[in-house]
Amino acid sequence: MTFDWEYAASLLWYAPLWKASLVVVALSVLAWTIAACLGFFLALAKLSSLPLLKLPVAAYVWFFRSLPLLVLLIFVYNLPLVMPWTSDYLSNPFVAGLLALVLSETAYMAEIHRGGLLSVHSGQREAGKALGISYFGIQRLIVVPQAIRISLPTLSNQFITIVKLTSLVSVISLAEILLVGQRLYTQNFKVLETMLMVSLFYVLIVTLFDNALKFGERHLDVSRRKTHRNAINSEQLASLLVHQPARKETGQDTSGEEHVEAVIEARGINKRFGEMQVLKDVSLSVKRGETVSIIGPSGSGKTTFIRTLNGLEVPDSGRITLNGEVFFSREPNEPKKEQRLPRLAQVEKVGMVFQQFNLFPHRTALQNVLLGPRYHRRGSAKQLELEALEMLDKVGLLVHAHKYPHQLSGGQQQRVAIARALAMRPAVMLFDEPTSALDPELVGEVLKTIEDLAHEGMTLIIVTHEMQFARRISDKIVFMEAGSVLHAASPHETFENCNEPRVRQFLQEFKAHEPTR
Ligand SMILES: Nc1ncnc2c1ncn2[C@@H]1O[C@H](COP(=O)(O)OP(=O)(O)OP(=O)(O)O)[C@@H](O)[C@H]1O
Repeated sequence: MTFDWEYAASLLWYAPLWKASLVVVALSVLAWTIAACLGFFLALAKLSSLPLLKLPVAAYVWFFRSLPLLVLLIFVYNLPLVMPWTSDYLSNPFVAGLLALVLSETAYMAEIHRGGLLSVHSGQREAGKALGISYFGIQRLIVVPQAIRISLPTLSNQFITIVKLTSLVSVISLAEILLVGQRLYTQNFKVLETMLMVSLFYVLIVTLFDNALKFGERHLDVSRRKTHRNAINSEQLASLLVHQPARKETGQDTSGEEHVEAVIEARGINKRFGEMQVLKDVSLSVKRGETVSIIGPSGSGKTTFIRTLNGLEVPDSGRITLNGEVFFSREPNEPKKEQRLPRLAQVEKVGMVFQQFNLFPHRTALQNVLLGPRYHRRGSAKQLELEALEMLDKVGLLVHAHKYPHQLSGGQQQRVAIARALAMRPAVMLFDEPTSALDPELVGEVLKTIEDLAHEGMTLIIVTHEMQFARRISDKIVFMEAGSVLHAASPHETFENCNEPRVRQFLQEFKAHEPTR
């Protein structure tokens, strides 16, 4: 018996095979799209801290991943036997096949999305929170685009798996490629020739969609992007700004707040992580235009303290006011049942610059700066863009406006992060060790930017290990140790005249190592 090449080639023009290919494509695309969407919501639910959400999802994923698709297909197709009202839909093999595929694939997709969501660094969510963006806004604008980009290769791979799994739907008599082939070879016994062409049709579909999805992956991969748009220069920006209406200073002084001396005031802040009391009755008052540096040994609670000032950490007790308005308040013995989070509208007024920059990697420098003001609808699109460019100009990065974070140096990234916080027009700027993650040669440019802000009269609270810098620009130095404020005084009193032996010892140890900046 010889291989019948002529018969095999004739199947290329065999209309039922092309029709069956369309069925496979429709079934795969629908199953993949529906399962990818449902799986995303299941992944969010599984990552939630609410047992009522995560436990049923965990059970669903466990059950449908354990069940062979073939068993599920037969079960769904025969469901009308016990539930006759389903026969209107499930007696159609396409609908029954689609339902079985969606039920099974959603469980896999949920796990793929969960992996993608988990791989988005927590600093990304914190940067969104610090801009006063709501939970859903953070998901939509920051987490989901990054998670999808991470999980897209696995999602694409799952599409290929689905295309191949559609061949199982032949057991419920859906005229897909395999069933058409089977019908042919049971009549002519040319099994190998028919199966060769059946394989060819599958390979064709997979190749087509694989390339389309790879194109999508490449499109979403910002690391491959080049900066095509020309950046404008400072002169061009100045001429554009001339025609702009006067800016509304949203975060800073608002009418009626002139009398408030302290921009931000914290009283009796306590915070515990498990058994460890990290903040012990910490108080700090910062006046408008003041620069306060918080120094102290590692682990003394400096970062935790400034994170309470913009709601990234919720204190166990204490009171924080911002421009005279209560931002957070809880009495020491108040039960913790009720979750008391600072209001987003107030968080907006506190700018935060993180040690690790936390720029959004899928957005250009300009888009990073624009995100907060755009989200809060602080003006028209054109006006906001000009203001964002102005902020980038202020930190010396106007020419880099259309670059992605990975195309910038560490120092430049940190300056974009400063511009991003400034674009919200905050009443106070918090800096959490802004130069600790930088190479020594890049530290100077960031310190210079902060120093310029101090000279302009911006209210600043800086956690830093840069002693010379703190001494030069601060109005007040706060020394923290073991969760308490041990000393708070002017730089002169702190560096020249301090009576506190622990502070003197700490500064002496630093003097021996710190470079002059
Ligand atoms: N989320 C957390 N869960 C548990 N413990 C934490 C958490 N965050 C901080 N801590 C602990 O709280 C203490 C204070 O940490 P914090 O980061 O505020 O100190 P720091 O003074 O800023 O230190 P460094 O100068 O090294 O950054 C440390 O012992 C730290 O391990």
